[in-house]
Amino acid sequence: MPRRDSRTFRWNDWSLDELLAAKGEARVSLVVPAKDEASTVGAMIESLRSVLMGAAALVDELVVIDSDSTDATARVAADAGAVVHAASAIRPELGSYPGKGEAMWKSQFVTTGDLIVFMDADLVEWDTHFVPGLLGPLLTRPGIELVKGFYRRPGQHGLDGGRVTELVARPLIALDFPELADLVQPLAGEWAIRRTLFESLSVPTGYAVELASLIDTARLRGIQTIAQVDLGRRSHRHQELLDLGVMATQILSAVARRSGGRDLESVTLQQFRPSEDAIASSKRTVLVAERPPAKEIA
Ligand SMILES: O=c1ccn([C@@H]2O[C@H](COP(=O)(O)OP(=O)(O)O)[C@@H](O)[C@H]2O)c(=O)[nH]1
Ligand SMILES: O=C(O)[C@@H](COP(=O)(O)O)O[C@H]1O[C@H](CO)[C@@H](O)[C@H](O)[C@H]1O
Repeated sequence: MPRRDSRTFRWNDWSLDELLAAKGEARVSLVVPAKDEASTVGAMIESLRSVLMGAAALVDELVVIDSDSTDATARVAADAGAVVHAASAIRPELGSYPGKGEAMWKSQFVTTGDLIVFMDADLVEWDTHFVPGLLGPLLTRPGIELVKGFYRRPGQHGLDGGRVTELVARPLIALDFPELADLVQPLAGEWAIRRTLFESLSVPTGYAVELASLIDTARLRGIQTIAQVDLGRRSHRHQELLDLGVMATQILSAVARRSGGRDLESVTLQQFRPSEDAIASSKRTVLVAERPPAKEIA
């Protein structure tokens, strides 16, 4: 467990009443980026709405950004009460990239919250307290600008979830960004940020959005503006290993860009799928483009 320093908290360090009192006039947007999550997004939206948007209106708007899902994600989310936008339909004049980061970057143009909370849409073990937990430091400590969730993550052999975290993100942090080393889950998809900060950040269009926002926030505002909250346990739908190769490529590209490397649009990733009698090779184009700070967009 990380030492209980001044920027590591637990979700129940605040009561809902304390947070509602601290919220005052501040507006909170809860943004859920989703691609092909029809099996989980409906239950999540229903729970979040009923607990956080009823009388105790900690959340002012609940928005799902759909990344051209091929399943019923958009309808299921809308039926559950979310406002749903197709990422590609937001500010179409700005073009459209696939990717989680693209959905999160575009969410800025269709939300109004002073505080933005992000949650993944594929959670199977989670709870609504994730949201007040993430908001706690932002509502009670003016010096905090970004809050990361952390949790125990059931994986294939116990609490060993987070393959890209352990094999890519943590080694990169150790090598180039030791100031981030105390963050237990640097890639957590549950996090919250002040809009005035997020709109100042360049946003990778793919899966590098989480690590890039930490690196850039530490540089722009100082490590002391980043906090983390123990949210308990969280498990999600796991991608296949080769698909995490795409995620790792995007994360490595974003870090290279921040370490003086090339600003690439895409990288060709060659992978192999062995079978008994052959080893099939496949090349996939991995997009590593980034979006400029939203505040620079007219
Ligand atoms: O192009 C994409 C890819 C992913 N996601 C969402 O981003 C979150 C995290 O993605 P994923 O579950 O694929 O990553 P993992 O949790 O396996 O790291 C999920 O809510 C996805 O539906 C998205 O909105 N657009
Ligand atoms: O932490 C990780 O290594 C990856 C993959 O997790 P698993 O190996 O499937 O448990 O999951 C995280 O990383 C993504 C990229 O930042 C985030 O989008 C996900 O929300 C987060 O679950």
